[in-house]
Amino acid sequence: MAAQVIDGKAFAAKLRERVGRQAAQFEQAAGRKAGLAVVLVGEDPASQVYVRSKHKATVAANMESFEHRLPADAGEAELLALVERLNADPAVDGILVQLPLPGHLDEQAVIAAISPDKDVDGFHVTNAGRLAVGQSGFVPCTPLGCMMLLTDRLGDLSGLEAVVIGRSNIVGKPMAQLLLDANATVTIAHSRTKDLPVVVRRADIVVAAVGRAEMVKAEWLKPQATVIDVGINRLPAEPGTDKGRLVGDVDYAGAQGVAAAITPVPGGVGPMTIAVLLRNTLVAAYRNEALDLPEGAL
Ligand SMILES: Nc1nc(=O)c2c([nH]1)NC[C@@H]1CN(c3ccc(C(=O)N[C@@H](CCC(=O)O)C(=O)O)cc3)C=[N+]21
Repeated sequence: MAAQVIDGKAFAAKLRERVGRQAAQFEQAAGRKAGLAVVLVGEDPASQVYVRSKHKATVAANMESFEHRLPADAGEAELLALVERLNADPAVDGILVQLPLPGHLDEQAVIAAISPDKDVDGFHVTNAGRLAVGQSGFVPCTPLGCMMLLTDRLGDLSGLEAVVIGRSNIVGKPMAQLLLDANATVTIAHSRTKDLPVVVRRADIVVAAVGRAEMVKAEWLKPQATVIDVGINRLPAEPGTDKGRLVGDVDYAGAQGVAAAITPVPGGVGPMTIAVLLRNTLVAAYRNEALDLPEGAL
């Protein structure tokens, strides 16, 4: 039987709609809209596409979007000064500096400059630390979106075997912590893991976040596993076409014959990332105004 497709795009649309309604309530209560500032340095085409779709989604969810573009050769002092201004601006609830930054800029220094209470990406060490010790803070959007899909599908994750492939600060590590908080038994695997197929084979839940096209094979999966594919890889263009296909980190076609459920690429985890960003921004806005979040989980 073919695996069920986990429709992240539809789930994300519902979440954005809910956030939009609650953002309208926020505006009523606070007398202003919740605001998200996005900073883009340079002209990377993929980053420009992401920033544009974040802007559209923000406005559609009844929030204010502030876009700041700096030239590719902007200095670190200039970028840090902008972040400081946004930290101090009461109309800005969330700040996102689009990554990757051009090579001459120190990403860690820039993330460290963002006020942890406006760090809706959840990348600041303060928020990483809060997640690690179980305090409330901002959780990175992609892993939080993955958790929403998993709990929607499986309910209680207690005692399930979860294998996270990838150990980045942005996805792998926070993903593992969220699964652990949900009482899963968690293994973090990575490029140096010995016998990766055997490790993956014990997983009831596989989260693939390595950034290697179709690396996880169908034969590695435990029958009826739930597979969350975080990878977004563009294959080389076929002759006569200008763009290659987007694929995940999992051999999707093969996995469909083994897994119980799997997220597609595109249309799986990607859309959740932006929806959770809006959710985090609204949470930041309520906190910044010291207002209670309305009933009904976001
Ligand atoms: N500070 C920062 N925060 C980020 O959250 C951040 C970032 N920098 N830099 C780049 C990555 C990437 N990212 C994605 C968001 C949405 C989709 C998404 O919606 N993808 C769609 C469309 C894919 C397509 O057609 O290109 C999908 O998977 O269906 C993908 C990737 C956020 N990022």
